[in-house]
Amino acid sequence: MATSGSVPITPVLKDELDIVIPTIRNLDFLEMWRPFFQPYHLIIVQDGDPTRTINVPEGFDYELYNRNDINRILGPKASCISFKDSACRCFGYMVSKKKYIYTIDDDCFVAKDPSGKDINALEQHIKNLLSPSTPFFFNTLYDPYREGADFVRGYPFSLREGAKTAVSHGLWLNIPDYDAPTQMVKPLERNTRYVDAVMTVPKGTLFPMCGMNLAFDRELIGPAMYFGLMGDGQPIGRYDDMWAGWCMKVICDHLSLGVKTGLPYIWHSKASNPFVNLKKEYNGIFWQEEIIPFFQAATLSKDHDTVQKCYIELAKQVKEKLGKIDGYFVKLADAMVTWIEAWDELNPSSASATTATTATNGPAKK
Ligand SMILES: O=c1ccn([C@@H]2O[C@H](COP(=O)(O)OP(=O)(O)O[C@H]3O[C@@H](CO)[C@H](O)[C@H]3O)[C@@H](O)[C@H]2O)c(=O)[nH]1
Ligand SMILES: [Mn+2]
Repeated sequence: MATSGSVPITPVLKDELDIVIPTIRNLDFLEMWRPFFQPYHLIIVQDGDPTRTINVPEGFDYELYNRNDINRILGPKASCISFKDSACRCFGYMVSKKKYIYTIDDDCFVAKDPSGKDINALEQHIKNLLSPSTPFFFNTLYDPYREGADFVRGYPFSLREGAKTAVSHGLWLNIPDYDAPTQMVKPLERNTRYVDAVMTVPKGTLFPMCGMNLAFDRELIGPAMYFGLMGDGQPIGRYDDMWAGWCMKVICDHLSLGVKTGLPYIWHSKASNPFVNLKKEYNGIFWQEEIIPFFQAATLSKDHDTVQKCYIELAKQVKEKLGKIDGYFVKLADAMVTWIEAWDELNPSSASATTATTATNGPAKK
């Protein structure tokens, strides 16, 4: 435990944040994260064969769920949780009772910044989440709330309080999160570029959300963080985080919440097999050319002031508009509704919350 002089420093949000890890491998990577993660509670979602024993390194406080646990807890609603895809991680978001979530893959390690110092990714995500976002007007000096930065000349003072931050999207050194075709063309490419910046993704702009190094405010946006129907028995895989990111961003824009991307970096160590990945991603590569225009055009009713209401409305639109592409989207739309039902069953207080999760400030709604 870190101390300042003789007084131990309590890690920030120690009792308000869960770390969610999906795994089909092992948890040896936690040894490297121990200095940063040990004070926090872990929620481990074991994918694949539930009879396998996953060893959790000594000294970590955790709960572990395998497929049998998911089926036991959710009953028939377990059908909305993917099997044999990292999408299973969203079960961890649902069972958590904390305000914040950090999710990280089991092949992600502590990276070093240009000075050679170990990066405490969790600490940076917490800073990102606890400071406002600027979705309504772009600040060219990046994060204005960062030490040593500010709003630049011409930035409207009426917008300088910013919006609540719902999501903090971190990046990766070494193996970049490329799709299979890009991985196949550039098998040896490594990301060595450390960009020292955090930016808000502007309102009205979508982005490809990667689940590898991601944190969010579960109370602000948790019900929108459904990672979809992927993997076993599904015609698509490895679009789990992308789907969640597109749904989440449309809802954040509607509720005037902010999404940041940039720091922190982690060191991504394993390149998954591009040929296996191509099979999983194949439909997604074609479908996304129609999915993205759908999300770009999606509008939500003005009176929909909670994430659940927005998400159910989005599910209806997915069924109507994307169901024409492939029957999969009809199934996915139904699973989106099942997810919200399961979420509200496990989180009754959030279900009854009728107050809007709108920002405290930002431009008046049109
Ligand atoms: O069937 C599975 C496969 C994997 N996992 C766990 O999920 C994460 C990510 O797995 P992996 O590192 O093999 O995949 P990447 O290609 O590096 O990851 C990118 O694709 C996204 C997956 O959709 C992921 O978020 C991106 O970073 C690991 O923890 C595996 O153990 C699983 O649970 N089930
Ligand atoms: Mn990986």
